[in-house]
Amino acid sequence: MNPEPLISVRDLHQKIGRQEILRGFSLDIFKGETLVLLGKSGGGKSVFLRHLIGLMKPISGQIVFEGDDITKYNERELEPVRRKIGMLFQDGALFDSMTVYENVAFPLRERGERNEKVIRDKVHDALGMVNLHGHDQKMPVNLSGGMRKRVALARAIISPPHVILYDEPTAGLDPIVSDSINRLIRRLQKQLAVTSIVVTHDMISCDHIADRVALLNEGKRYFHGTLQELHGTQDPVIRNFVDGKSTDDDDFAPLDSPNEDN
Ligand SMILES: Nc1ncnc2c1ncn2[C@@H]1O[C@H](COP(=O)(O)OP(=O)(O)OP(=O)(O)O)[C@@H](O)[C@H]1O
Repeated sequence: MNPEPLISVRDLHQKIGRQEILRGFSLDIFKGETLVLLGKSGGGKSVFLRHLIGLMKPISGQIVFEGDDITKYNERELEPVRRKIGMLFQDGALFDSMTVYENVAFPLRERGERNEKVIRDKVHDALGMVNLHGHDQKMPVNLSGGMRKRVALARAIISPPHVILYDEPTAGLDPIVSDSINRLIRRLQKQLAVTSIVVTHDMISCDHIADRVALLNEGKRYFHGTLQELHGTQDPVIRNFVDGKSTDDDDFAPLDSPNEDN
């Protein structure tokens, strides 16, 4: 018998303007697993992540997190939920005017921690976990793309989260740096016993880190299974995605931001 899911997404619907982004998306995520979420560019994966931290409310549907439907929560009720979730944004979202140390310490100070020794020890531990000892006084502008991601990750785990959300953690990184980020995702899963949800287009990364994979297609869960099941299927939609093939529809898909004024 399956254990209770840590997060249960039930029949989520969302629209932006007239565009239906999620059309009854459902997904169970279990404690301690790394779930990789695949899907076409512009398909709604980042929008879905924003629902998980309460930055967007669905039109209908539920997100049950540790037994409670968080879609009904107000900002105050969401605060303790957000503390349990570390988010690695696509661009890292570091504060460029702050040192690495201050970036990583930021969530602690935000939550009212004033004891400098506690802050120093936690920042030290978090930077150690992402192999960034000795870089704490650098400014983000002086870091490589991979290092920026690792700083953002240190900030996301400064108070050990129950869940880490990764939005395209290897995008824009070379294969070697991507590999180090993949290893880090795996290592954190083990060290922190954390549940991870990773949005990516990177199939190498997916094969490296996934315990389970879901494919979001046309607003719905098209596939949910193990890597073995993903690679074993002959379903053409999944195969095109896994093998990186475009379809005629993709060639003629409307551009994201058509310049209608011209
Ligand atoms: N704030 C917003 N305002 C208007 N449209 C938005 C907004 N955020 C997302 N969208 C639209 O919602 C759709 C889904 O976007 P989303 O970023 O979730 O896709 P994605 O699957 O994460 O894509 P990618 O893999 O390219 O990052 C897109 O068509 C996007 O243009």
